[in-house]
Amino acid sequence: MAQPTTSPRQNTIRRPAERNEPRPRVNRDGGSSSGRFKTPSFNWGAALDRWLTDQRSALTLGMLLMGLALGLMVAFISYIINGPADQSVVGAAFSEPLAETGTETRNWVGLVGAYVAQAFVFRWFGVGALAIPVIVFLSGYKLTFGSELVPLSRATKALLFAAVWSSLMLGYIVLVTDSAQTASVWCGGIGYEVNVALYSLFGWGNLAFIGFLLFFFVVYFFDVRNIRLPDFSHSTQPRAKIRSDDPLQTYAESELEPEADDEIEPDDEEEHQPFSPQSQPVNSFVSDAVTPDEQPIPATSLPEVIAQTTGVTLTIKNRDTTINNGADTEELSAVPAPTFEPDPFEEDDLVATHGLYDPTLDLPQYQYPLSDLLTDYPNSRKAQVSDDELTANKEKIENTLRNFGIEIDSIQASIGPTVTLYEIIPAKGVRISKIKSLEDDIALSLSALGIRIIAPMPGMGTIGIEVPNKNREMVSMRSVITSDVFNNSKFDLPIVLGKTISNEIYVADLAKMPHLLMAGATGQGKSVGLNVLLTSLIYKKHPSQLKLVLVDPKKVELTLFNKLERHFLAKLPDSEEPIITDTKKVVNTLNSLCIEMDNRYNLLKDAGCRNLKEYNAKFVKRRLNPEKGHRFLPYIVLIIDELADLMMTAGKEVEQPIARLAQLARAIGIHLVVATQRPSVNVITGLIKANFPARLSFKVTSKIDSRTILDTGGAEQLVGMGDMLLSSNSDIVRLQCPFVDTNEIEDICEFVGNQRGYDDAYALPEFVGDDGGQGDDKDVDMANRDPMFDEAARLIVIHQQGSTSLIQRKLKLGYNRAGRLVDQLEAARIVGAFEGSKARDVLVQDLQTLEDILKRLKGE
Ligand SMILES: Nc1ncnc2c1ncn2[C@@H]1O[C@H](COP(=O)(O)OP(=O)(O)OP(=O)(O)O)[C@@H](O)[C@H]1O
Repeated sequence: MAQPTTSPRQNTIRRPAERNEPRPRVNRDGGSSSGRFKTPSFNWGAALDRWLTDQRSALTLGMLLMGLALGLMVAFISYIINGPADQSVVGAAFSEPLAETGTETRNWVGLVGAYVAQAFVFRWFGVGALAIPVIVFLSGYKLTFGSELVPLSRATKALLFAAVWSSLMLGYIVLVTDSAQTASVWCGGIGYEVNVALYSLFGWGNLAFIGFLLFFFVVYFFDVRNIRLPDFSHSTQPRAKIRSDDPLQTYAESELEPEADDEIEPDDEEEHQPFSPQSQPVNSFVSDAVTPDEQPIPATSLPEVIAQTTGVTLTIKNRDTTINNGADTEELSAVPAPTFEPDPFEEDDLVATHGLYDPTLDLPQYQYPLSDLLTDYPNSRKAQVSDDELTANKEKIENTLRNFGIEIDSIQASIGPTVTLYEIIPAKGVRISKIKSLEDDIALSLSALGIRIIAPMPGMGTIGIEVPNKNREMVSMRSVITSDVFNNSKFDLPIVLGKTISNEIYVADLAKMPHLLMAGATGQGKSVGLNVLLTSLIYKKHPSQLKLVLVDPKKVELTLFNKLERHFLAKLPDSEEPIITDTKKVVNTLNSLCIEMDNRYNLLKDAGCRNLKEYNAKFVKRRLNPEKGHRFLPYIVLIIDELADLMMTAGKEVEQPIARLAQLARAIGIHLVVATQRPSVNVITGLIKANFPARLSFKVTSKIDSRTILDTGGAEQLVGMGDMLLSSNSDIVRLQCPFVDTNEIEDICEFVGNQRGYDDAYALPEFVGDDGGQGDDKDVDMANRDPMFDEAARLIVIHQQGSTSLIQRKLKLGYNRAGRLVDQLEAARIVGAFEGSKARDVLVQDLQTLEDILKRLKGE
């Protein structure tokens, strides 16, 4: 729902102190890093975070831990073998000279090894202590290589349990066999002492206790919920058998071999697949056999999927929830989802074994940018409107209206960051249409720049007059990024657009907008607005969840974001630069996004999902098989800074893919933000406009421009510097855009860019444009060959020269016709593909072969 632009009606002037000022959230534990606040004292946690984020420190620490693990393992094994001999040496370590005791120790890692091993092995866990170096090694591996050999947290839990449990079990055996003198090194102090204590209480019952402990662990660790007894009934229904030792066992096999019982065993081997960035954890999913993909999926065609998704967005539009502030709204649809229920045992088994799929593990150490990268403008929150100013404006409004014969009942002011809204209730009998018709005269009489009259206020029966404040408040990016509204927002793509007239922080969901058109004359805050939008997304999203395609024909506005290449940016496979500035590349990129869209629709169709959210949720629950091409789909946000340039140089070539994406891409997580300085009808064409329901306008130069972008006047009355109007679902809200400086953007990009990223930018699908040759084949209609085709072919073969100009000259044809003929010759494989300035290869060597080809073509 759009933000209220009014406050409760009273004939009063509200002071800033009464306003609902948002308070910054102080979050010291870093649960959401975007909410962290700089404290005056040195922040050790943040310093450590930063140190660890530095790839060099992670690598050093990782190698150190792996070395340490190796040392510990050698020391422990050596202690288990030579332990008794070393016990007295360790005991004497601090009473005798170190040099002497050191030479006497038998441990392979010397006195230190003996000392540490004595603690871990002899005093605590016995042989179970061997689990400790394994944990240390796995942690070191993760830090060094940025991926997990096995899921670290689960492995740590299992290994710690194994250490304690084996100590208890062996302790029991040592106790009952009375072999403490010789074998206590096996169980360690913990296992032995606990058993001694429990034995006095339970006697043989100890074993039951230890057994129960194991049962308890297995139930919780593997999420076992029931124990199935063998089914002795003569059911003909075969059951799937999933075995840990044969992960590739197929459904088909299990159907051929009906099993009487279900064996659901965790498959630990599957966990050994390293998880490399941008790769999918193929082995952590079941094979074709046990994937739900084998379940019958109701046939859903691509148009149906699109129709269903269109249903989703239409519902949102009508529900007036495109823009929302604070409350999260679910995407709902009246269209029933195709049913797709996999076998719950398989799903449970996979999730129990591997946990839910976590895309952020692509870059497990990624740190969200901290709020202290943003500048704190201490004065930015101060109220800027004095009592005198308020009273003077109020009187001026009353007098002006009276001059036009309009009496008013009450007037109420709400002070916003840039303008103050005076809300007027006209006296009985005054028709609002009269005020509306006098709009320009009233504005003139009030003689202030940037007055906007809203008559009537939507849904209110009052009239709003917005008067700019003499001293405006600057809304800093930091103040909005640290606000609760933004931090607690559960939106998919939250963007903080600024402050409303009633000083509320306005957060919208780009995913629900679902695309945004931005306009504004030069110097009115468009670039800052785009930076604000990008900053919001970067503060809230992990690189695995969001990819940005940045198009910057002006070549200077978005260059700072270059540093995010290996984290957030997406580009065509063959392009060097992640930020697209060249028009030809823009066309290719837009078409590539259309291919990505089609690919994503196919994946959704295959998975039986209606939109990206459902699809990713299913993937996270490991119900989609990566071996069948399924992958976690990040949101893609395409930003075009300056559409006018592109429309002038490429026209339809950019208009069509933009319109296509805008029409269809919302459901598959591709969202467009298109900005322009020139909101004229030849830039913002009807086709583009119709597909961008959410539009944002900074100050424009004329009422016509305002109408082009917002369908109504008003944007020409704005006061600049980030003062803007947001139109969505025919609601118009005036907002003050936050300010973020290029230095701040630079710091944020540096902070993110210095962290370990993917190997390369996110690769968009390849698109072969007109000059690539392949695209031309499609357009060549061989059934309608040029009447001169045969002649041209003979000419080419006789001269063994594949050139258009040869055909032009010899056959006396125009360039276009000769070009078409060459295209047809290429399609018939008589000449080769276009190779720039070189003549094309002639693929047919003699006339006889050519005549055969011509005959064949005629026979078709
Ligand atoms: N939200 C804001 N708060 C305060 N000042 C702002 C804000 N937005 C912009 N400004 C001021 O306006 C100047 C111009 O802004 P910006 O560069 O975003 O304009 P622009 O519309 O992108 O211009 P162009 O199209 O020529 O690039 C900024 O340098 C800044 O001083």
